[in-house]
Amino acid sequence: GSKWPELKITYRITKYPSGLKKSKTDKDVKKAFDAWSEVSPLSFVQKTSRKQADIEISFESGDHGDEDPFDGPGGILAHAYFPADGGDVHFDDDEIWTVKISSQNINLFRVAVHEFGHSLGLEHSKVRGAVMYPFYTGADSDFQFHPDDINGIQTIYG
Ligand SMILES: CC(C)C[C@H](C(=O)NO)C(=O)N[C@@H](CC(N)=O)C(=O)NCc1cccc(N)c1
Ligand SMILES: [Ca+2]
Ligand SMILES: [Zn+2]
Repeated sequence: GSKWPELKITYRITKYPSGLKKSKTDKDVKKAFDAWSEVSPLSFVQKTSRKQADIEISFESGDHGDEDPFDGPGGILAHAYFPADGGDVHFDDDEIWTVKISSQNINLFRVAVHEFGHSLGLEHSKVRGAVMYPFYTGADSDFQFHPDDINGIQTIYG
C-alpha cells in the first residue's frame, strides 16, 4: 500500500552481504531498480554519501532491530517496507546470495526486483509467474515482468 510522492527516488546500501562482492551487489541492485524504471515513470539514484536516502538497503542476520527477525538459511529471504513505512529493504545475510543463474543459491537480482516492488507499494500477487508472487521460483536467464506486475505498478504511478 501507499506510494512515493516524487518519481525520482534515492537508495543507499548501508550494509553489504558477507558473501558477495560489493561491486556485484551494487550492479544487481541497480539492475533491479532499472527493471522497475522500464515499466514505470520512476527513476532511481544510488547515494554513496552518508546522507539519508529514500530506500535504505542492508543485509542482516537474525534479529536486526525490527520486529521481523530473520530465520537463518532458507525460509524468509528478505523483507521490505511499503513507502508509508519508509520503504527500506533487508536481505537475509544467512542466504547464499549470487549474481549467477543458480539452482542452489539465491539470485540477488530476482529477490531484489520482488522486494523493490514492495518498497514501491506493491503487495503480493496471486498470479504464479508474477514477480510479486510470494514464492521465489529460481532465476532464469531472460527476466520478464508478468502483466500483473506491470498493471500493479502502473495503477500506482501511472
Ligand atoms: C512474509 C514475508 C516476509 C516473506 C518474504 C517476502 O515475501 N518478502 O518480500 C519472503 O522472503 N518470502 C520468500 C518465500 C520463500 N522463501 O519462498 C520469498 O522467496 N520471497 C521473495 C521472492 C523473491 C523472488 C521472487 C518471488 N516471487 C519472491
Ligand atoms: Ca532465511
Ligand atoms: Zn514479498
